[in-house]
Amino acid sequence: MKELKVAFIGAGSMAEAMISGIVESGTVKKENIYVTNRSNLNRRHELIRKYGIKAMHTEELPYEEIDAFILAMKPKDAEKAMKPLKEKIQPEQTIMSVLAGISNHFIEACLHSGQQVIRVMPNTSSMIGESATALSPSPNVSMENVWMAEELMAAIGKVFVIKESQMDLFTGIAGSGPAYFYYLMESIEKTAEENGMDPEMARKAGAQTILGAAKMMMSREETPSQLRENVTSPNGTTAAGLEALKFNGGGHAISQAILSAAERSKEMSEQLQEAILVK
Ligand SMILES: NC(=O)C1=CN([C@@H]2O[C@H](COP(=O)(O)OP(=O)(O)OC[C@H]3O[C@@H](n4cnc5c(N)ncnc54)[C@H](O)[C@@H]3O)[C@@H](O)[C@H]2O)C=CC1
Ligand SMILES: O=C(O)[C@@H]1CCC=N1
Repeated sequence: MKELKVAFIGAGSMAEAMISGIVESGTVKKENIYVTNRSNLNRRHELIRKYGIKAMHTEELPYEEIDAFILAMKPKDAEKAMKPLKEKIQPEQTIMSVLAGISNHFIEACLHSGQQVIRVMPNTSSMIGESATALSPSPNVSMENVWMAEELMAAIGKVFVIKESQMDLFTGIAGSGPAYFYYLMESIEKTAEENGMDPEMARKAGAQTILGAAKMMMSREETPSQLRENVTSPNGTTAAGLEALKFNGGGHAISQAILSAAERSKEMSEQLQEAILVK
């Protein structure tokens, strides 16, 4: 695994989060990690300096040496990025795509017949090895390549192998999910500040509370409902807080956030599918 050569096409925030997690874990040698973009030279220098990896213009990549390419551009740029890629790769080379709403079928259609394509949905907590990452291989992908992808993604957090039909929902829960918690924290800080508490302190206390609750859910046998009940004394403070949360649509808001993100992911796939049919 250490000898594996991995190339990120696209040098944005998701590529950096994954590179950081992989380099930190030592799963792949940093000199075997490549990242490319089309024009931003400063960004390439920044990534070389921070992680000791190789960064270059997309055309300069040693394509034949790469075992796994990770597509990490915006979904709108995918088709344009794959045209030159097709000419430079072989069907046996693995393509992992982190692009929201872009199906394995679409990627295969843009590349070679029989291309080894694996759809992946990480999140930005990859940066510290704490992503919740879904992985969904195309049916023709070899077991060796699925294992390779699982091992590589394990470097950035927990891995879940799922059916591609569940990818939109997984994106709504875990791909976009960190943003919901950051938004929650923004509300915590704002409330603390408006009521005279130091927002820095509120951030630390709030983050520790989220971390503690997450660790409880991952290490204890109790369900989230049981854990919630354990916090809630009859007629106490938590009961009052939860009542306000329910009255103000807290549960419904979370459910709607997940479903709207999933719907957007599905819509993005459909729009691309239509664009292919029009051509
Ligand atoms: N940001 C997030 O939390 C997550 C993002 N994703 C997916 O990751 C992908 C990238 O997202 P971000 O990093 O946030 O975007 P970003 O805009 O920060 O980065 C995109 C990068 O791709 C580069 N690029 C565009 N076309 C290219 C081409 N033809 N060849 C090489 N490089 C090219 C751009 O220069 C830029 O460096 C998206 O498809 C998104 O759906 C998936 C999971 C989570
Ligand atoms: O907002 C987006 O489209 C990307 C995909 C999941 C998280 N960020």
